[in-house]
Amino acid sequence: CSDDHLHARDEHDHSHAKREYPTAKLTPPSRPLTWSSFNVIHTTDSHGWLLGHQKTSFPEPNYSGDFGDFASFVTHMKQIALEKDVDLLLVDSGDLHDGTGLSDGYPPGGVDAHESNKFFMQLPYDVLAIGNHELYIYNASRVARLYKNFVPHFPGRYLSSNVNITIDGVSRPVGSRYTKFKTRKGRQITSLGVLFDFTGNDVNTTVQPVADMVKESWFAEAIKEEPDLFLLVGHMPVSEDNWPVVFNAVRAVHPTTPIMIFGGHSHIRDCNQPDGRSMALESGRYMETVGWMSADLPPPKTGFELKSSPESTKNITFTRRYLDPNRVTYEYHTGQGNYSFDTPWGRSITKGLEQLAVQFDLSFLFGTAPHDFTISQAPYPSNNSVLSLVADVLPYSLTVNNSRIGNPNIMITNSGSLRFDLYAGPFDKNDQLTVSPFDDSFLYLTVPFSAANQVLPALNNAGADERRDLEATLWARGYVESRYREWMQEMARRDLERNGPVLRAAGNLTLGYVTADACPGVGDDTPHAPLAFYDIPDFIGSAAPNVSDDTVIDLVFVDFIESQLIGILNSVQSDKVYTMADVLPYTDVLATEILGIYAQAKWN
Ligand SMILES: Nc1ccn([C@@H]2O[C@H](COP(=O)(O)O)[C@@H](O)[C@H]2O)c(=O)n1
Repeated sequence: CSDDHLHARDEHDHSHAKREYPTAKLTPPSRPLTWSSFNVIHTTDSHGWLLGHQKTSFPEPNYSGDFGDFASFVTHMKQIALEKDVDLLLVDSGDLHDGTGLSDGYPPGGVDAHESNKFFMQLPYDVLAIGNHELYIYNASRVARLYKNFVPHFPGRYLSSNVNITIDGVSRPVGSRYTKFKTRKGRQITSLGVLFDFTGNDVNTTVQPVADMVKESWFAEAIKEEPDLFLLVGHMPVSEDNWPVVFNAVRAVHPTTPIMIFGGHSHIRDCNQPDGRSMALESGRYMETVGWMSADLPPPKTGFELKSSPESTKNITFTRRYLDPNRVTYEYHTGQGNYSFDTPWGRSITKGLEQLAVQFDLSFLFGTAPHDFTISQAPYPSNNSVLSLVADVLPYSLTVNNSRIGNPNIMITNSGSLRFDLYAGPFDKNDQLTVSPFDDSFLYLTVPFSAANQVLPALNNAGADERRDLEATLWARGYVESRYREWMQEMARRDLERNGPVLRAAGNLTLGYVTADACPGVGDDTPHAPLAFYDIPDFIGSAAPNVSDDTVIDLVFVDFIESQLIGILNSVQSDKVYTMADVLPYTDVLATEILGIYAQAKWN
């Protein structure tokens, strides 16, 4: 991209009002996309990251494109598809909530992601699937709002094959169970929208296990007629989950019909090919990845084809690519320059997002972070670990104006509640919500120190069987961080094996994702060197007080882990069987507020 030098903006400009240009010189993509007769752009797990990643430390600038830039990209790509006379679809695999100030920074009385979803509604999505974050318990009205406002905007195309909502006492699909439609080129598509076996959903919603869903009569009816393509979209990882159940159910009826799967949830870049006429793609998280899949599909069926012509059984050529969403990527693949790239529509989306940031006061400054605190790029415990920071933050922020301040305590939270790194420099309301977006509350039990002190190690080191049970429970509630961490760990390990640091210096590569998946060729659109990786525990806690074993202390914990914690507490001692009835609220301060309270006191 010859005008890279244009892609610099004032790094000291802190407001959320100006972010048209990436913050640093970005590496352009390595090669053009492969267009085929059928092409799809895929987003997933966007979690409110619609203003792009705005920090200057790499890899953040790789993901600096905002949703307005993405809208302009989609417009240009649609035009290219027209010129090439091929199909191009846009699909999303869910999780629009929980992640940034745009989704979670709403004023009192608001509903999570209600405003940010309006920008999503402006994109021409062909199919969208529901995610687990659309269904969490703690904000019951969010799914009802989605049902009322968001779903009708995509008539028939918002899919929730196995997810129902109860409205006026009647249980019905949140969106549609499936959809059938024709593409511009006349291809007949049958599409499903599947959620993994999630159990952490609101009482007024139901999630049917995937294995039961494929036995439903509506499912048999939906897949009976052979389309040109089964487009299976869903919030479910493409590896190690239940896609094979859906795939096999379709294959049992249609042994050779092309199938595309677009998954999500584990936040990784991943791809596999279940057979020679299918491909499954997962496109990362937080608008750090835009996925691309193309397939050399035959022309639409006319009805006069021979049942088993060579054309209908031979392997299909698929390609996939993981794009870094930034303007350099977008301009490269659309053949646009920095001055021709923006469309009026894209600009208006960017402007609307900036106005929302102002309306939500997302630049409200709590303090200045002295250095970067990361989730897994620094060892835990260490000065640069955001987990260590939170272990210090909890006893400060939860005891401000709290009459229990005098009681000794241990405070525990799940590391998965920390969703993003905390970067050096201005720490504002948006940063607070990117790091800790869940409005979880804190509870406590009074417990003898000898027992309370065993809970954190027991949560982290439960024996193999207990651990398996715990992980199964956590997975069903949406816990997926271990999958992402394993992926990052593997990336760093491969890099070390290949003498990465030396190669990195020689190749002048910027930091970013380096994907190895099970599909042919290289998936990453832009080459990078991987980030350093250190493993972290699933649970973290504040320093134990210096008291005798029989001192009764406050065992404080985040409500999201209530049942696991009580189970573990009952396993480490036998003097008392603790139940939820023993649990009391500890403070009004929510998990979304702890970092701001600390920063205002310590980083000003
Ligand atoms: N109230 C909540 C809800 C979720 N979490 C954490 O998020 C994880 C699930 O998020 P995905 O994007 O991976 O679906 C879950 O495992 C928890 O770690 C939370 O802390 N509080």
